[in-house]
Amino acid sequence: MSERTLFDKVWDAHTVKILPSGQTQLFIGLHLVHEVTSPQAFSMLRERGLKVLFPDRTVATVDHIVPTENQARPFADDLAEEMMRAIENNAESNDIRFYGIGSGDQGIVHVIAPEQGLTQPGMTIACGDSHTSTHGAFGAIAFGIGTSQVRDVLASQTLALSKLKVRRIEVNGDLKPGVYAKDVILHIIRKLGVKGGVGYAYEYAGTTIERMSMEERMTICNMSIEGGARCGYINPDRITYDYLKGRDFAPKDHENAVKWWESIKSDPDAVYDDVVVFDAADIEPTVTWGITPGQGIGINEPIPTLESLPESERAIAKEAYQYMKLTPGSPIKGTKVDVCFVGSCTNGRIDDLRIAARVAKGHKVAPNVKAFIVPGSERVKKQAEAEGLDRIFVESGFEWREAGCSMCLAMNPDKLSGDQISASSSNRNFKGRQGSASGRTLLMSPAMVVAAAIKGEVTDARELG
Ligand SMILES: CC(C)[C@H](C(=O)O)[C@@H](O)C(=O)O
Ligand code: SF4
Repeated sequence: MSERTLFDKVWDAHTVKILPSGQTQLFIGLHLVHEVTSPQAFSMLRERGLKVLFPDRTVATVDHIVPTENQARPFADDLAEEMMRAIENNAESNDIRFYGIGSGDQGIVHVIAPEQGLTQPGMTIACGDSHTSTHGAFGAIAFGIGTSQVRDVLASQTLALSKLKVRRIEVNGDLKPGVYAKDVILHIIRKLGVKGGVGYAYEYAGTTIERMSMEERMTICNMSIEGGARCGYINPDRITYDYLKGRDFAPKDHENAVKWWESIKSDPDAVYDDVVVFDAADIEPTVTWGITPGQGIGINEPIPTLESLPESERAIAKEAYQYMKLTPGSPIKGTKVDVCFVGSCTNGRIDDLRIAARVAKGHKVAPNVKAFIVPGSERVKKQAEAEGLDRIFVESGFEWREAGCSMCLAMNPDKLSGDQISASSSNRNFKGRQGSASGRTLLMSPAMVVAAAIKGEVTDARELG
């Protein structure tokens, strides 16, 4: 067989058996665990007298509830403290490697696994978290799962899953200056819709993607789930292998590993269920105006009017106009912002912070804007400080915080209040997402978030000077 996709090859290599239901029992190479979706799963395991089957394939950290300012224990929030204790105890009693606060390796689960070389091509990865699709950037098949599936993986290292169709999404050509991976994925989701990927794995390809760094590829794959796809991946190549070489958990015999990694790439004549092609030149710095990640527009476009939208998008647009209190037909540029947040598993890596610092340098955050930068992991924080990025941020008036999910979903003290508007480098703009029932989120790239912080309003970062 020479016409298989990476998805087919990895799926077949991990198939234990076909279940009577028709689903596949799939072996999971790496199970990532965080504090929010694991406590109940561990309890269910205990109730049945079971232990974690493969502790060596299980790695735990804390990210969602971690305060990014005052990390003293016990946490001020009792529920957060309880979750923290639960994961500490569960990790210890099951011999699971656990990266706690101050370990030097703690951080957002989707940031730490790649940076330690745990995420590798050809793997199956699962985590009780929807943005597990991030790991597909390495040519892994990575699924977000629910708590009962977390239990299943802890107990059996397998999952019952239905096979997906594969859509190849090609992006070709040069991106315009000031257009980043975040803009590419916001553009793709805008065009294909937030449900367009249901039933699919997304394979991202084309010259634009091939030229991207691992960090940019992670930004793309991270948001596959926001486009409805169950997972997203990019075929591994020299950029992937170079990134992995020498990392803590990467194979010691690099050359041999590369041979295996090369063999799992999609065949040149692989057959896809669907193919979509985009031209990089059509992509603008993109900002969301609504309440789904698909409601994005180029920085110089007006907020769409109802009449300009296809029938199928009108109901959600009406809901968005009402919630966002923005005027259809008026420009998004110039929209006043209250809070600016750079961070999250989409855009909280070292490259993102380098870009943010480059834009911030020599400027000051506008009065009345609260702006803060949250590194995705303790390692990212350390690296940023070694490069002096923290000083650039602080001199410009940004707060420099500890690692965690922070205001991406505000299960910690970082929250919007009232109907504040945030410019955010995260991945979800759902109603109430950032901690206030009427808080409003505009998704954009880190460069655009920093530009918004400086001007106090949505700005084209390229015009900042
Ligand atoms: C808390 C967790 C289960 C959730 C997820 O699954 O994605 C969170 O990470 C999010 O981004 O909404
Ligand atoms: S950073 Fe945001 S999207 Fe990522 S895991 Fe944390 S809460 Fe979820």
